[in-house]
Formats: sequence, C-alpha cells, structure tokens
Amino acid sequence: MTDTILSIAGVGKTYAGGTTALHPVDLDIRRGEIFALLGPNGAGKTTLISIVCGIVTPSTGTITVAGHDAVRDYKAARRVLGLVPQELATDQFETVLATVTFSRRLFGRSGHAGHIEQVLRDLSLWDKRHAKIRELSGGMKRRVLIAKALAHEPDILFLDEPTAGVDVELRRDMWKLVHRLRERGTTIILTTHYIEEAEEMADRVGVITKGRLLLVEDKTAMMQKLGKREMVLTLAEPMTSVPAELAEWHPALEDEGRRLRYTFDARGERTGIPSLLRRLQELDIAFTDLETFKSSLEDIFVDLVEGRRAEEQAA
Ligand SMILES: Nc1ncnc2c1ncn2[C@@H]1O[C@H](COP(=O)(O)OP(=O)(O)OP(=O)(O)O)[C@@H](O)[C@H]1O
Repeated sequence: MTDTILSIAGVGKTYAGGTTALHPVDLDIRRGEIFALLGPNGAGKTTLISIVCGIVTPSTGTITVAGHDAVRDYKAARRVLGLVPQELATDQFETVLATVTFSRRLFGRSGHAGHIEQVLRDLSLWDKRHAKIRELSGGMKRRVLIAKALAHEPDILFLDEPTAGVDVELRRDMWKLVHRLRERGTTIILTTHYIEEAEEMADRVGVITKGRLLLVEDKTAMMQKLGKREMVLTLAEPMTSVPAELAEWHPALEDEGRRLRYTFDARGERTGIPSLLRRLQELDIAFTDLETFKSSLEDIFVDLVEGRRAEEQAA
C-alpha cells in the first residue's frame, strides 16, 4: 500500500463572483513523491494549492494533510506545509536572515540556527544574509521565497510556478534543490505550464485545464501521451487529395493542398518519417520545405479532452 501524505477529496471552488475555478477534484499525494500539476494559465492550479495551504476556503470537499483535517485542525495541517508563492509579499526593509528566521517562528518552531544556515547555503543566499530584501535582485528574491517556505522544515513543499520568469541558472538551481529535498524525504508539489519542467522534475503528473483535473499518471506514461510531434511539408505542387499510397501515415492536407501535415509519436520506436519521405520520393512528390513542431500544450489538452470524451462515449 502506498503511503498517502495528502488526500484531496471532492475539493471544488466557486469564487464569490460566480467563477467556478475548480470542479470537484480527488487526488492522493504519496509521501516523498514529486508531483507536477500541469496546466495553462487560469486552469485552477493556484486555486487548488491555495485551498490545500489554507489561503482559500473550498466550496466543497475535504483535505487531509498527514492525518490532520485542513479545516478543523488548521494549525497542525499548516505546520506540515511550506508554500512558495508566485510573488514576494514580505518586509522589504528586513534582512534575509531575519525574514527567514521569522518565517520559522511563525509556525511555532524555536530558532534553529543550523537549519536556517543550511537552507540559506543551499539557496546560495548565505553571503547575502545581512542584505535587506529590497537590495536583492529578482532572482535572489525568488530564492528568499523558497528559504521562507523551508524555514520551518515542512514535510510537503508547494512550488507555484517555480521557474516562471527566472533565468536559466536559477532554474537549474531550483531543479537541483527540488531533487535534494526529495532525497531528504520532502514531498513536493509544483505547478507549471511547461511540459519540459514536469518531465524534468516530476514522478507523477496531473493535467489540469479549465478547473478540471483531467488525468493523473506516472511521468513516463504521461510523456508518451504528450510526446506528439508534427512534420509539415510545403509541397512544390499543390495536391487536390491525399494519394491512397500515403494513407497509412494519415497525413492531413492543408492550405489549399499546399501543405501536408503528418503527426507522429516522438517517443515511439519509429517516427515513420524516413519511410514517408521514401514513399514521397517514389511517388515523385517534391517539397520545398520541411518543418517539425512539438504539439503545443493547448493542442495536447484538446486532444486529451477529446480522447477522454471518445472513451466515455465508447464505454
Ligand atoms: N480571488 C478570485 N476571485 C475570483 N476569481 C478568481 C480568483 N482567483 C482566481 N480566480 C479565477 O479562477 C480561475 C483559476 O485561476 P487560478 O489562479 O487558480 O489559475 P492558475 O492555473 O493558477 O493560472 P496561472 O498559471 O495563470 O497562475 C481563473 O479564471 C481566475 O480568473
């Protein structure tokens, strides 16, 4: 049996204005895993983690954090959680060290200089410990947010869009830190709209769009579903229809017969491209340009939703 550290049951949210940001979600998070909540802007990711962290009140459902009911036993639940929000809301005139130490005390934990030092060193902030927040660069402020969230040694760390708008170096550091934390046993839940980020960091991925958690899968299985790519050929001579000899590749004719679009699974053993190109040559079909694309996240979501509908209808 897997050890569940966080259980979300029927949790939904309709904001006062009437926007349903979240349709009831059921999700169990396993102790020690890295879970990525993947979805486009406005999908409901922040709403879901804000509910779990006690910042937003759910309209329906219950949340159990390490055995504590997140509403009835709010304080105990909150102590187990650390949240790295998207933006910094902290006293700009305090020093890094004071800010992070204060965050620890907020959760009723006594000072532990060793732990705070470790956190600041892990985040390359130790040399800046006496600097005031307002004197830091944007990237360093992001590091302070993480340090604050880790100050009270939470069992579960939430990272809301950890790498949105950060430079490559900080992104790499962030990924390294996440893996290090996991090695120490911290459970990590992050939100992202980058497939690459989910792929790089997560053990499991949940796809969320328009307030619905569409599916939850192990990373590898999910990436197979997300690994679709497209090749588009610009034809030298427009065609009126797809020749029967190309039927097995199921290409689509576009742009009044000027472009041929072929969709393939980039993670399959065979892409089908060499054989398609050979067949085109045999048929004397010339092309002036060849481009390949990754399907966009939006396209993938549409496919997933349609695929699910088709499955539901077939059932
Ligand atoms: N306080 C609020 N009052 C009313 N509507 C809200 C509130 N907060 C969020 N929403 C709406 O709920 C929906 C989901 O927003 P949410 O911030 O959870 O999405 P998200 O997936 O985190 O997006 P992003 O990637 O842009 O942060 C959006 O339509 C948003 O406008």
